[in-house]
Amino acid sequence: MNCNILNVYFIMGTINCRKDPLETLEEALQAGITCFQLREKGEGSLTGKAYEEFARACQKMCQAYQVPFIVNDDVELAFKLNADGFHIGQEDLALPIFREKAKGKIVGVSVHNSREMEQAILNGADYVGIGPLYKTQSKKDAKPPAGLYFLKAIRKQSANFPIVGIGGITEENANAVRSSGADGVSVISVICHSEDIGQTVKNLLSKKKIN
Ligand SMILES: C=C1C=NC(C(F)(F)F)=NC1=N
Ligand SMILES: [Mg+2]
Repeated sequence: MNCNILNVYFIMGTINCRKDPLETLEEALQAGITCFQLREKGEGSLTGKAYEEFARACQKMCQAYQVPFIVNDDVELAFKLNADGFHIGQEDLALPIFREKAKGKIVGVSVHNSREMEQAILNGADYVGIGPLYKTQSKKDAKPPAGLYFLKAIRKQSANFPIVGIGGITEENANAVRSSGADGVSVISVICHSEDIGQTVKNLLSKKKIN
């Protein structure tokens, strides 16, 4: 997996959006997000057929922009839609079962400590999400902010493994996240609540020329 896809990794569910979610996604794709994760979770989220239809609509849009379409938690749906990949947390189904079946899919895992990091790499994850780095408004059961310390420690432990930071990341702190060792930043609110999504994504994209 090319770690450049982690540069600006937009994560969204219908409840995160203030306007039409597909309009938000389209603007973000036009502005150049490098990866998208559908995270349909929390009070008032879509379920059943409506959820699947919405997922298909997001997937179609990502395909038009050749941006990877990742499904959070719902591995079954990821396979049903033949999504580009899925993202699971420690509490989700054990990855080893899927490693075989997940051939060719991008598999992401949330990690919060070095033991979970080692386990994720052993189980064959393609990237890990580290956070919450700062106070997040998007995840109700988030752990306390880990700050950049943990990100730096994990980067020391795994020099070249694809890592994306998550949790309260904004245009102001995105570069600090990168210089602490992340290959990219994943964001929900800063894009979903932006008055000018195009400008926000541009401000989030890595300034470094990607060689
Ligand atoms: C809880 C999460 C943690 N990290 C990530 C990602 F940024 F994709 F790695 N996604 C999640 N849904
Ligand atoms: Mg999860």
